[in-house]
Amino acid sequence: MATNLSQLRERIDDIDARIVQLLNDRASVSIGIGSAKKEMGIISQPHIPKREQEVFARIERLNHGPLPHEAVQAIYREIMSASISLQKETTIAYLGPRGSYSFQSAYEKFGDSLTFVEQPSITKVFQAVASGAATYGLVPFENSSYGTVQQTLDCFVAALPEAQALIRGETYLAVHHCLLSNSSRDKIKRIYSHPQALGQCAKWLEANLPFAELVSVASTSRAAEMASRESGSAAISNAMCADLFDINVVERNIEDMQNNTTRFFIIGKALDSPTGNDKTLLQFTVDHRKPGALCDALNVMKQRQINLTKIDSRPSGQRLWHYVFFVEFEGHAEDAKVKEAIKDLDSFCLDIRLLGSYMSLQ
Ligand SMILES: O=C(O)C(=O)C[C@]1(C(=O)O)C=C[C@@H](O)C=C1
Repeated sequence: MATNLSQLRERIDDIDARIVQLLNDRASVSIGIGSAKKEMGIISQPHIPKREQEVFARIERLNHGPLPHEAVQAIYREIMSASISLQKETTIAYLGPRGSYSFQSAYEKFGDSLTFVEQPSITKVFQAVASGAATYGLVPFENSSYGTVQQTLDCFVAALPEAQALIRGETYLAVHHCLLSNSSRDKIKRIYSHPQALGQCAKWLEANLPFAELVSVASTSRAAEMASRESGSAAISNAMCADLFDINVVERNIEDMQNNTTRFFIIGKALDSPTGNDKTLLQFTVDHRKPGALCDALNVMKQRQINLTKIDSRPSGQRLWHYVFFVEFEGHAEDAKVKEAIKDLDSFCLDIRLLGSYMSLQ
Protein backbone atom coordinates (compact mmCIF):
# COMPACT_ATOMS: atom_id res chain seq x y z
CA MET A 1 0.00 0.00 0.00
CA ALA A 2 2.74 2.43 1.10
CA THR A 3 4.75 1.66 -2.05
CA ASN A 4 1.68 2.33 -4.15
CA LEU A 5 1.26 5.71 -2.47
CA SER A 6 4.87 6.70 -3.02
CA GLN A 7 4.67 5.55 -6.65
CA LEU A 8 1.59 7.71 -7.18
CA ARG A 9 3.36 10.66 -5.57
CA GLU A 10 6.30 10.16 -7.88
CA ARG A 11 3.91 10.34 -10.81
CA ILE A 12 2.48 13.57 -9.42
CA ASP A 13 6.03 14.99 -9.05
CA ASP A 14 6.69 14.07 -12.64
CA ILE A 15 3.47 15.68 -13.88
CA ASP A 16 4.16 18.81 -11.77
CA ALA A 17 7.57 19.19 -13.42
CA ARG A 18 5.88 19.16 -16.81
CA ILE A 19 3.10 21.54 -15.68
CA VAL A 20 5.65 24.08 -14.34
CA GLN A 21 7.58 23.86 -17.60
CA LEU A 22 4.40 24.36 -19.63
CA LEU A 23 3.27 27.27 -17.44
CA ASN A 24 6.59 28.97 -18.07
CA ASP A 25 6.45 28.21 -21.80
CA ARG A 26 3.02 29.89 -21.81
CA ALA A 27 4.37 32.82 -19.75
CA SER A 28 7.21 33.35 -22.25
CA VAL A 29 4.68 33.54 -25.10
CA SER A 30 2.67 36.04 -23.06
CA ILE A 31 5.78 38.21 -22.60
CA GLY A 32 6.09 38.09 -26.41
CA ILE A 33 2.46 39.22 -26.71
CA GLY A 34 3.29 42.08 -24.32
CA SER A 35 6.18 43.18 -26.57
CA ALA A 36 3.93 43.00 -29.64
CA LYS A 37 1.31 45.12 -27.83
CA LYS A 38 4.02 47.66 -26.94
CA GLU A 39 5.05 47.92 -30.59
CA MET A 40 1.40 48.39 -31.57
CA GLY A 41 0.95 51.06 -28.87
CA ILE A 42 -1.80 49.11 -27.07
CA ILE A 43 0.03 47.93 -23.95
CA SER A 44 -1.75 50.51 -21.74
CA GLN A 45 -4.78 48.14 -21.59
CA PRO A 46 -3.29 44.67 -21.02
CA HIS A 47 -6.57 43.04 -19.91
CA ILE A 48 -8.52 41.80 -22.94
CA PRO A 49 -11.93 40.44 -21.83
CA LYS A 50 -12.82 39.07 -25.27
CA ARG A 51 -9.63 37.05 -25.56
CA GLU A 52 -10.06 35.75 -22.01
CA GLN A 53 -13.57 34.61 -22.87
CA GLU A 54 -12.20 32.74 -25.90
CA VAL A 55 -9.58 31.05 -23.69
CA PHE A 56 -12.21 30.08 -21.09
CA ALA A 57 -14.57 28.73 -23.76
CA ARG A 58 -11.78 26.73 -25.38
CA ILE A 59 -10.58 25.12 -22.15
CA GLU A 60 -14.19 24.21 -21.34
CA ARG A 61 -14.38 22.35 -24.67
CA LEU A 62 -11.02 20.68 -24.06
CA ASN A 63 -11.77 19.62 -20.50
CA HIS A 64 -13.19 16.11 -20.17
CA GLY A 65 -12.72 15.79 -16.39
CA PRO A 66 -12.44 14.54 -13.76
CA LEU A 67 -11.78 18.20 -12.88
CA PRO A 68 -15.02 20.23 -13.09
CA HIS A 69 -14.94 23.21 -15.44
CA GLU A 70 -15.17 25.65 -12.50
CA ALA A 71 -11.91 24.29 -11.10
CA VAL A 72 -10.09 24.54 -14.43
CA GLN A 73 -11.53 28.03 -14.96
CA ALA A 74 -10.28 29.19 -11.53
CA ILE A 75 -6.78 27.87 -12.36
CA TYR A 76 -6.87 29.67 -15.71
CA ARG A 77 -8.09 32.89 -14.05
CA GLU A 78 -4.85 32.84 -12.09
CA ILE A 79 -2.71 31.86 -15.10
CA MET A 80 -4.05 34.83 -17.07
CA SER A 81 -3.71 37.14 -14.07
CA ALA A 82 -0.01 36.24 -13.86
CA SER A 83 0.19 36.59 -17.64
CA ILE A 84 -1.14 40.18 -17.48
CA SER A 85 1.32 41.08 -14.72
CA LEU A 86 4.24 39.82 -16.86
CA GLN A 87 3.20 42.13 -19.69
CA LYS A 88 2.65 45.26 -17.60
CA GLU A 89 2.45 46.22 -13.96
CA THR A 90 -1.32 46.39 -13.52
CA THR A 91 -3.18 47.98 -10.64
CA ILE A 92 -6.87 47.79 -9.86
CA ALA A 93 -8.53 50.57 -7.83
CA TYR A 94 -11.64 49.66 -5.84
CA LEU A 95 -13.89 51.09 -3.16
CA GLY A 96 -12.17 49.85 0.00
CA PRO A 97 -11.13 48.86 2.49
CA ARG A 98 -10.37 45.25 1.51
CA GLY A 99 -13.33 42.92 1.88
CA SER A 100 -15.90 45.23 0.23
CA TYR A 101 -18.08 43.72 -2.48
CA SER A 102 -16.12 45.83 -4.98
CA PHE A 103 -12.94 44.14 -3.77
CA GLN A 104 -14.49 40.66 -4.01
CA SER A 105 -15.71 41.37 -7.50
CA ALA A 106 -12.32 42.78 -8.62
CA TYR A 107 -10.43 39.85 -7.13
CA GLU A 108 -12.75 37.31 -8.75
CA LYS A 109 -12.33 38.87 -12.20
CA PHE A 110 -8.65 39.88 -12.18
CA GLY A 111 -7.01 37.16 -10.04
CA ASP A 112 -4.34 37.35 -7.40
CA SER A 113 -1.29 38.43 -9.44
CA LEU A 114 -2.34 42.05 -9.93
CA THR A 115 -2.04 44.87 -7.41
CA PHE A 116 -5.25 45.99 -5.73
CA VAL A 117 -5.36 49.54 -4.38
CA GLU A 118 -8.16 50.56 -2.07
CA GLN A 119 -9.81 53.96 -2.41
CA PRO A 120 -11.98 55.78 0.15
CA SER A 121 -14.76 56.66 -2.32
CA ILE A 122 -16.15 55.87 -5.77
CA THR A 123 -14.98 59.32 -6.95
CA LYS A 124 -11.43 58.43 -5.94
CA VAL A 125 -11.66 55.19 -7.96
CA PHE A 126 -12.54 57.28 -11.05
CA GLN A 127 -9.72 59.71 -10.28
CA ALA A 128 -7.16 56.92 -9.80
CA VAL A 129 -7.99 55.55 -13.26
CA ALA A 130 -8.18 58.94 -14.98
CA SER A 131 -4.82 60.04 -13.55
CA GLY A 132 -3.15 56.78 -14.55
CA ALA A 133 -2.39 55.87 -10.90
CA ALA A 134 -4.45 52.71 -11.50
CA THR A 135 -4.79 50.74 -14.74
CA TYR A 136 -8.41 49.79 -14.04
CA GLY A 137 -11.12 50.56 -11.52
CA LEU A 138 -14.08 48.62 -10.23
CA VAL A 139 -17.24 50.62 -9.46
CA PRO A 140 -20.69 49.38 -8.44
CA PHE A 141 -23.35 50.39 -10.96
CA GLU A 142 -26.67 48.94 -9.86
CA ASN A 143 -28.28 46.41 -7.56
CA SER A 144 -31.10 44.09 -8.54
CA SER A 145 -33.28 45.09 -5.57
CA TYR A 146 -32.23 48.64 -4.63
CA GLY A 147 -31.45 50.07 -8.07
CA THR A 148 -28.76 52.38 -9.36
CA VAL A 149 -25.72 53.38 -7.32
CA GLN A 150 -26.18 57.12 -7.50
CA GLN A 151 -22.59 58.02 -6.59
CA THR A 152 -21.38 56.21 -9.71
CA LEU A 153 -23.81 58.02 -12.02
CA ASP A 154 -22.87 61.30 -10.35
CA CYS A 155 -19.20 60.65 -11.12
CA PHE A 156 -20.17 60.39 -14.79
CA VAL A 157 -22.35 63.53 -14.52
CA ALA A 158 -19.62 65.56 -12.82
CA ALA A 159 -17.40 64.66 -15.80
CA LEU A 160 -14.45 66.38 -14.21
CA PRO A 161 -11.52 66.00 -16.62
CA GLU A 162 -9.46 64.49 -13.80
CA ALA A 163 -12.11 61.83 -13.20
CA GLN A 164 -12.98 60.75 -16.75
CA ALA A 165 -12.86 57.06 -17.44
CA LEU A 166 -14.51 54.66 -19.88
CA ILE A 167 -16.41 51.47 -19.10
CA ARG A 168 -14.60 48.40 -20.49
CA GLY A 169 -16.47 45.53 -18.87
CA GLU A 170 -19.37 44.60 -16.61
CA THR A 171 -19.51 41.91 -13.99
CA TYR A 172 -22.19 40.58 -11.63
CA LEU A 173 -21.76 39.52 -8.00
CA ALA A 174 -24.28 37.61 -5.86
CA VAL A 175 -24.57 39.69 -2.68
CA HIS A 176 -25.41 38.04 0.65
CA HIS A 177 -25.31 40.46 3.56
CA CYS A 178 -24.47 39.58 7.16
CA LEU A 179 -25.15 41.50 10.34
CA LEU A 180 -21.74 41.79 12.04
CA SER A 181 -21.23 42.83 15.65
CA ASN A 182 -19.19 42.02 18.71
CA SER A 183 -22.25 42.80 20.84
CA SER A 184 -25.27 40.53 21.27
CA ARG A 185 -28.29 41.37 19.14
CA ASP A 186 -30.29 42.92 22.01
CA LYS A 187 -27.43 45.38 22.73
CA ILE A 188 -27.14 46.74 19.16
CA LYS A 189 -28.05 50.45 19.09
CA ARG A 190 -26.34 51.58 15.87
CA ILE A 191 -25.86 49.96 12.46
CA TYR A 192 -23.30 51.15 9.92
CA SER A 193 -23.36 50.38 6.22
CA HIS A 194 -23.27 51.72 2.69
CA PRO A 195 -26.66 53.27 1.76
CA GLN A 196 -27.14 50.53 -0.87
CA ALA A 197 -26.74 47.74 1.71
CA LEU A 198 -29.05 49.53 4.18
CA GLY A 199 -31.62 49.75 1.36
CA GLN A 200 -31.20 46.12 0.35
CA CYS A 201 -31.90 45.03 3.96
CA ALA A 202 -34.55 47.66 4.84
CA LYS A 203 -37.37 45.18 5.50
CA TRP A 204 -35.18 42.91 7.61
CA LEU A 205 -33.98 45.90 9.67
CA GLU A 206 -37.53 47.17 10.17
CA ALA A 207 -38.70 43.73 11.31
CA ASN A 208 -35.69 42.84 13.48
CA LEU A 209 -33.95 45.99 14.73
CA PRO A 210 -36.53 48.77 14.29
CA PHE A 211 -35.01 51.03 16.96
CA ALA A 212 -31.38 50.90 15.87
CA GLU A 213 -29.89 54.10 14.44
CA LEU A 214 -28.87 53.53 10.78
CA VAL A 215 -25.64 55.28 9.81
CA SER A 216 -24.49 55.55 6.16
CA VAL A 217 -20.77 55.16 5.58
CA ALA A 218 -18.59 54.94 2.46
CA SER A 219 -18.56 51.15 2.09
CA THR A 220 -19.69 47.90 3.72
CA SER A 221 -16.09 47.04 4.62
CA ARG A 222 -15.59 50.46 6.26
CA ALA A 223 -18.79 49.72 8.21
CA ALA A 224 -17.36 46.42 9.47
CA GLU A 225 -14.12 48.12 10.49
CA MET A 226 -16.01 50.84 12.43
CA ALA A 227 -18.44 48.45 14.13
CA SER A 228 -15.59 46.17 15.20
CA ARG A 229 -14.20 48.98 17.38
CA GLU A 230 -17.42 50.00 19.15
CA SER A 231 -19.59 48.08 21.56
CA GLY A 232 -23.33 48.41 20.83
CA SER A 233 -22.60 48.89 17.11
CA ALA A 234 -23.12 46.56 14.16
CA ALA A 235 -22.44 46.60 10.42
CA ILE A 236 -24.26 45.26 7.42
CA SER A 237 -21.36 43.72 5.58
CA ASN A 238 -20.17 40.25 4.62
CA ALA A 239 -18.48 37.13 5.96
CA MET A 240 -15.06 38.03 4.49
CA CYS A 241 -15.12 41.31 6.47
CA ALA A 242 -15.99 39.37 9.65
CA ASP A 243 -12.62 37.58 9.31
CA LEU A 244 -10.68 40.64 8.19
CA PHE A 245 -11.90 42.93 10.98
CA ASP A 246 -12.31 40.34 13.72
CA ILE A 247 -16.01 40.84 14.23
CA ASN A 248 -18.71 38.20 14.75
CA VAL A 249 -21.41 37.17 12.32
CA VAL A 250 -24.68 37.72 14.23
CA GLU A 251 -27.00 36.84 11.33
CA ARG A 252 -26.49 35.69 7.74
CA ASN A 253 -28.45 36.36 4.53
CA ILE A 254 -30.35 39.40 5.79
CA GLU A 255 -30.96 40.81 2.27
CA ASP A 256 -34.66 41.35 1.55
CA MET A 257 -34.67 39.68 -1.85
CA GLN A 258 -33.34 36.32 -2.87
CA ASN A 259 -30.85 36.41 -5.74
CA ASN A 260 -29.69 39.86 -4.61
CA THR A 261 -27.09 40.79 -7.25
CA THR A 262 -24.90 43.83 -7.89
CA ARG A 263 -23.60 44.83 -11.29
CA PHE A 264 -20.15 46.42 -11.41
CA PHE A 265 -18.31 48.27 -14.16
CA ILE A 266 -14.64 47.87 -14.96
CA ILE A 267 -13.37 51.28 -15.98
CA GLY A 268 -10.18 52.14 -17.82
CA LYS A 269 -8.75 54.83 -20.06
CA ALA A 270 -9.60 53.32 -23.46
CA LEU A 271 -12.42 51.35 -25.04
CA ASP A 272 -12.04 47.71 -25.92
CA SER A 273 -12.86 46.58 -29.47
CA PRO A 274 -16.30 45.10 -30.34
CA THR A 275 -16.93 41.49 -29.34
CA GLY A 276 -20.35 40.97 -30.95
CA ASN A 277 -21.89 40.74 -27.50
CA ASP A 278 -21.56 44.24 -26.07
CA LYS A 279 -23.62 46.92 -24.45
CA THR A 280 -23.07 50.66 -24.64
CA LEU A 281 -23.89 53.37 -22.10
CA LEU A 282 -24.51 56.95 -23.22
CA GLN A 283 -25.13 60.08 -21.20
CA PHE A 284 -27.02 63.01 -22.75
CA THR A 285 -29.15 66.07 -22.07
CA VAL A 286 -32.07 67.35 -24.12
CA ASP A 287 -33.84 70.70 -24.36
CA HIS A 288 -36.46 70.38 -21.60
CA ARG A 289 -38.52 73.24 -23.02
CA LYS A 290 -39.24 71.23 -26.16
CA PRO A 291 -42.18 68.82 -25.72
CA GLY A 292 -41.22 65.26 -26.61
CA ALA A 293 -37.47 65.99 -26.63
CA LEU A 294 -36.59 62.82 -24.72
CA CYS A 295 -39.05 60.80 -26.78
CA ASP A 296 -37.43 62.07 -30.02
CA ALA A 297 -34.02 61.03 -28.73
CA LEU A 298 -35.19 57.54 -27.77
CA ASN A 299 -37.03 57.16 -31.04
CA VAL A 300 -33.65 57.10 -32.81
CA MET A 301 -32.97 53.78 -31.07
CA LYS A 302 -36.37 52.42 -32.01
CA GLN A 303 -35.93 53.37 -35.67
CA ARG A 304 -32.61 51.57 -35.80
CA GLN A 305 -33.96 48.53 -33.95
CA ILE A 306 -31.51 49.02 -31.09
CA ASN A 307 -32.66 47.32 -27.91
CA LEU A 308 -32.48 49.42 -24.73
CA THR A 309 -31.37 47.63 -21.55
CA LYS A 310 -31.53 50.47 -19.00
CA ILE A 311 -32.60 54.08 -18.72
CA ASP A 312 -31.92 56.38 -15.80
CA SER A 313 -31.53 60.05 -14.94
CA ARG A 314 -29.73 62.26 -12.42
CA PRO A 315 -29.93 65.99 -11.69
CA SER A 316 -27.35 67.79 -13.83
CA GLY A 317 -26.14 69.88 -10.88
CA GLN A 318 -26.10 72.91 -13.18
CA ARG A 319 -29.66 74.24 -13.24
CA LEU A 320 -32.78 73.60 -11.18
CA TRP A 321 -34.81 70.58 -12.41
CA HIS A 322 -32.39 69.93 -15.23
CA TYR A 323 -31.52 66.28 -15.79
CA VAL A 324 -28.87 64.15 -17.39
CA PHE A 325 -30.20 60.95 -18.98
CA PHE A 326 -28.40 57.64 -19.13
CA VAL A 327 -29.32 55.11 -21.79
CA GLU A 328 -27.81 51.66 -22.07
CA PHE A 329 -28.41 49.53 -25.15
CA GLU A 330 -27.16 46.47 -26.99
CA GLY A 331 -24.23 46.97 -29.36
CA HIS A 332 -20.77 48.55 -29.41
CA ALA A 333 -19.99 52.20 -30.19
CA GLU A 334 -17.86 51.00 -33.14
CA ASP A 335 -20.68 48.88 -34.66
CA ALA A 336 -21.93 50.62 -37.83
CA LYS A 337 -25.56 50.62 -36.62
CA VAL A 338 -24.65 52.15 -33.25
CA LYS A 339 -22.30 54.71 -34.83
CA GLU A 340 -25.13 55.94 -37.03
CA ALA A 341 -27.58 56.01 -34.13
CA ILE A 342 -25.19 58.10 -32.01
CA LYS A 343 -24.79 60.52 -34.94
CA ASP A 344 -28.57 60.83 -35.29
CA LEU A 345 -29.03 61.17 -31.54
CA ASP A 346 -26.58 64.05 -31.50
CA SER A 347 -29.05 66.22 -33.44
CA PHE A 348 -31.72 65.72 -30.73
CA CYS A 349 -29.43 66.33 -27.75
CA LEU A 350 -27.78 69.39 -26.21
CA ASP A 351 -24.77 67.28 -25.40
CA ILE A 352 -23.94 63.62 -25.58
CA ARG A 353 -21.11 61.54 -24.13
CA LEU A 354 -20.09 57.95 -24.65
CA LEU A 355 -19.43 56.33 -21.26
CA GLY A 356 -18.30 52.99 -22.61
CA SER A 357 -18.92 49.83 -24.64
CA TYR A 358 -18.41 46.57 -22.83
CA MET A 359 -19.02 42.86 -22.59
CA SER A 360 -19.85 40.77 -19.50
CA LEU A 361 -16.76 39.31 -17.92
CA GLN A 362 -16.84 35.60 -17.18
O1 LIG B 1 -4.05 37.42 -25.83
C1 LIG B 1 -3.64 38.42 -25.22
O2 LIG B 1 -3.83 39.58 -25.64
C2 LIG B 1 -2.90 38.25 -23.97
O3 LIG B 1 -2.45 39.23 -23.42
C3 LIG B 1 -2.73 36.89 -23.36
C4 LIG B 1 -3.72 36.61 -22.25
C5 LIG B 1 -3.47 35.12 -21.84
O4 LIG B 1 -2.69 34.91 -20.92
O5 LIG B 1 -4.07 34.24 -22.45
C6 LIG B 1 -3.45 37.52 -21.10
C7 LIG B 1 -4.25 38.58 -20.77
C8 LIG B 1 -5.43 38.99 -21.53
O6 LIG B 1 -6.43 39.50 -20.71
C9 LIG B 1 -5.88 37.90 -22.41
C10 LIG B 1 -5.11 36.81 -22.72
